[in-house]
Amino acid sequence: MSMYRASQGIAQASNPNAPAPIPASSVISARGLTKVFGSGDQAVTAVKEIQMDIMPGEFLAVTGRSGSGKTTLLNLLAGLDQPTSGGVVFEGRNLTEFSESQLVDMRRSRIGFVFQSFGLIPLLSAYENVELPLHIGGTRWRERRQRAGEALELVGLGSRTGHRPYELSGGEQQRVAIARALVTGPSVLFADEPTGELDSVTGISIATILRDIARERGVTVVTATHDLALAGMCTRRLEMADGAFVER
Ligand SMILES: Nc1ncnc2c1ncn2[C@@H]1O[C@H](COP(=O)(O)OP(=O)(O)OP(=O)(O)O)[C@@H](O)[C@H]1O
Repeated sequence: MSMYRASQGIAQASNPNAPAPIPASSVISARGLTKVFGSGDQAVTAVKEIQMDIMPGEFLAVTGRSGSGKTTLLNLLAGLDQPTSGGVVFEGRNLTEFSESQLVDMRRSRIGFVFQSFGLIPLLSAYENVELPLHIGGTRWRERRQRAGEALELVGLGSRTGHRPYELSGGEQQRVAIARALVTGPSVLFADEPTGELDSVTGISIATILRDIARERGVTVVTATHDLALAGMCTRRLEMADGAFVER
């Protein structure tokens, strides 16, 4: 499929079926984004012809019932999964044109991911979990220490950094996971049900951290959630049903 930058809007004016131009300032845009799992009778269209533009510093909630396509959409936007048709433009570059190693580089440096189940490594301390992405990326020890320390401070975990995950509460573990996702300095943080395993009070504290990361640090935060308190704190909410956005 073809993608149009804002400067090419003229192409759209002459062809009403052309995809809408992509705003020059968008951090992520999708046009005609579609994902079908399986084939024949078994085919499931998890994401259907999605068009969206996400602007820098947005705190965006994608809501919808179980099975509506939220996780699939996040995975496509993050380049973790390949669309069946359509495409994603990330920071001005079409992901379908990326090689596998370029995708790995992009995911390592430009994107952070936070999951419902935290995903920390049990044998590593909070600090070691956070510095791991820098270790993998070959960052030197002194810089690793500084950046991991800053990321842990940012999520309010300046102390307790020597503790292992099982010695931390669920909320603290999710803070460690957020610090780990931010330590490489990504432009976008994806959070898939980040409060799903937390009580409501702890969930609000995690939602507040995510909001502040977007508001104060300009990181774009995209979350898929069932949590109405979290969705209510977002700057924009899009609801999905059967793989597409619906009016609320
Ligand atoms: N790898 C897969 N293979 C086959 N079908 C899949 C796969 N992943 C997702 N699906 C299907 O795609 C649809 C959308 O799933 P998805 O996980 O994106 O929904 P969701 O809104 O995130 O759900 P939940 O809120 O329960 O996490 C569902 O019908 C699901 O069964």
